[in-house]
Amino acid sequence: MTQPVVLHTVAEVHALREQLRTDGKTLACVPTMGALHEGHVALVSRGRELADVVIVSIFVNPLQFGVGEDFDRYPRTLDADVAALAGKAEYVFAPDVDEMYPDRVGGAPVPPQHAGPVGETFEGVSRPGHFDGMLTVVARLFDIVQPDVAIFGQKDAQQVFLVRQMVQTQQLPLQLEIVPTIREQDGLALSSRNRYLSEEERAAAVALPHALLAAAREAEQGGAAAVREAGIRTLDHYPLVRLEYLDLVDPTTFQSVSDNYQGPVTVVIAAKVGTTRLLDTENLERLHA
Ligand SMILES: Nc1ncnc2c1ncn2[C@@H]1O[C@H](COP(=O)(O)OP(=O)(O)OP(=O)(O)O)[C@@H](O)[C@H]1O
Ligand SMILES: CC(C)(CO)[C@@H](O)C(=O)[O-]
Ligand code: BAL
Repeated sequence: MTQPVVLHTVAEVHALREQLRTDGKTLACVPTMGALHEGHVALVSRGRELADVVIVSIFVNPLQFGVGEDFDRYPRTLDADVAALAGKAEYVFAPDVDEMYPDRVGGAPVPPQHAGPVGETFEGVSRPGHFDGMLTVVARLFDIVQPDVAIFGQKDAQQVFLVRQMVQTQQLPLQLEIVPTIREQDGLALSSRNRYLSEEERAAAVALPHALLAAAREAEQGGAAAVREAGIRTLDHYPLVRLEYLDLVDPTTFQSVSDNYQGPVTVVIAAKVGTTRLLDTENLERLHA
């Protein structure tokens, strides 16, 4: 199977974009930080359905990591990633930091993006500035790649909300496509950070999908408070897992819902298993009052 062509510079991507326009071909972009797994592959496959050509970006974005986070140890496996995309994507864009942020080497500044109040909740509490950094790199990528469609995973629900908000408020000319979470057999969401887990921690990490399942079961009859409580109580069975948050948000605002809320909710959970922070999420069709 043909391996994707790896582009390293903005100029190479611009040349590709021009060529595709001339050829009348559409382009799907899948932004990633690499260390690819089947979750990423699902995004790429969706891109293949929606556009003529797929480009996967692989860039560990320093702006979205805080002090003391895992920027330095984040897995960088470019060769394996390119091999994994053989026959699935035509291009990989793997820039270095100076290419993405040329101001660091005397070039033009990249406009910073601001996530606003939602960026300071949930993930933003543990990771201040994370979403500003994430949006800044996503906007930069969109500007470079000019995709017709960009594909993201539902697992990072707050990221999806904020990217959608940015696309809408700035009227960016692209379609956003969100792909459901791909899971291991026992329910754990695939994540590049799962590889940090010891055997014992990996077994305990199933607490996250179990909590979401308990919340979903409770939602068949209970209201928001009971659903939240059912999810949180599940974690009592997993002493290795330290909950950061489990909450129910209104998908249209990403605000916590009140106890008498009725309607669709997104359940969001983040927990530390050992030193590894994991996220998960589930959409529930409606809550009862
Ligand atoms: N299990 C999954 N199913 C579907 N999409 C996923 C899954 N995991 C990640 N993605 C999506 O892949 C894209 C790139 O994510 P990223 O490279 O950060 O991978 P990750 O596995 O989420 O890594 P991390 O462990 O750092 O959170 C994001 O849009 C993310 O939501
Ligand atoms: C969208 C993204 C690639 C931006 O760095 C990252 O936040 C991720 O991998 O989800
Ligand atoms: N998958 C979200 C990117 C991050 O954790 O920085």
